[in-house]
Amino acid sequence: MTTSIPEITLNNGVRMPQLGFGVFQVSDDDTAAAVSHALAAGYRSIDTAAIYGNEAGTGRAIAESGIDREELFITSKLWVADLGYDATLAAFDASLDKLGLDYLDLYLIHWPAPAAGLYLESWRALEHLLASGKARAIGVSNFLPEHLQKIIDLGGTVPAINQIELHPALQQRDIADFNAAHGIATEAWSPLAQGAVLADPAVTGIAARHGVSAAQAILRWHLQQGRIIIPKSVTPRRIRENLDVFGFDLTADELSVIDGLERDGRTGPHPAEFNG
Ligand SMILES: NC(=O)C1=CN([C@@H]2O[C@H](COP(=O)(O)OP(=O)(O)OC[C@H]3O[C@@H](n4cnc5c(N)ncnc54)[C@H](OP(=O)(O)O)[C@@H]3O)[C@@H](O)[C@H]2O)C=CC1
Ligand SMILES: O=C(O)C(=O)[C@@H](O)[C@H](O)C(=O)CO
Repeated sequence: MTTSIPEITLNNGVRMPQLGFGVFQVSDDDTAAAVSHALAAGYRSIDTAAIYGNEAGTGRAIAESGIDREELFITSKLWVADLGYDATLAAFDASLDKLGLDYLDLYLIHWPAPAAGLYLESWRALEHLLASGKARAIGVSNFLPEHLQKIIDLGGTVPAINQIELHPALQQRDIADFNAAHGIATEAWSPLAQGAVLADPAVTGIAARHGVSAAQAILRWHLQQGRIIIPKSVTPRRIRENLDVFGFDLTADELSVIDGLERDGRTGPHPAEFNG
């Protein structure tokens, strides 16, 4: 298995593995086991969030791995209940404590929650965390171009990342194009659409031609378009399988076939409407 994971250089020069490991909907204890499997398999980037309730389990697996901190890339996210300048700083410290770390590689505002009108205040708090060195990079998640533009208009730090729902059934080309035009890396959450696209005959046909699984074919589709991806699994075989995606290339035609699976197939809330 090839486990050399390419890196993406973010807009502040920090380098991030293009493929990481997500832990949404995993209990704290199961997260510790899954992250341990992932680190042993070769993952070095872990995506958690305060709302997942598993930062402590993530931290235990990190501590027990014995892997040098500088080799790891740890992301967590600010939940909507903690938007606002002071609340953001307190929530960041709480996440750091649970993870047992003294800095994060990436800290994201989880949702813009536009009704609260507080994400610009939180962005200023993230800029403070960046300047203090407690976060190596800062970004956002689930931000639409209108929300990103408001941050850009502040004239300070441009988000390094916008982590958005993105998979064959919901490709969000308008947001990815806006991100790219402003030097913001696009990170795909639910890159496997939580399994919803794995049985599609177009995907299974492409996978069979390459002797790989449907999940591997979809992850390859993401990687060849330069996106950062964070597939989740609690199944050791799948954890290893999802990392084994660097030994084959999809053709341009195969990429187009998967592009053709767009169906506005959102699995999560719409960012314009979600306020926590
Ligand atoms: N910023 C945000 O708002 C959000 C961020 N995220 C982040 O993105 C990560 C990934 O998204 P997530 O929603 O978890 O969904 P994914 O698209 O990663 O899909 C996970 C599902 O696919 C299954 N699966 C994983 N690998 C395989 C495989 N090789 N073959 C077959 N099935 C497989 C898993 O099963 P099993 O575990 O049983 O093996 C699980 O049911 C999250 O864990 C989280 O870190 C997710 C949602 C929102
Ligand atoms: O998984 C995430 O990161 C999310 O933001 C959401 O899925 C969130 O946790 C949620 O459940 C929204 O209804």
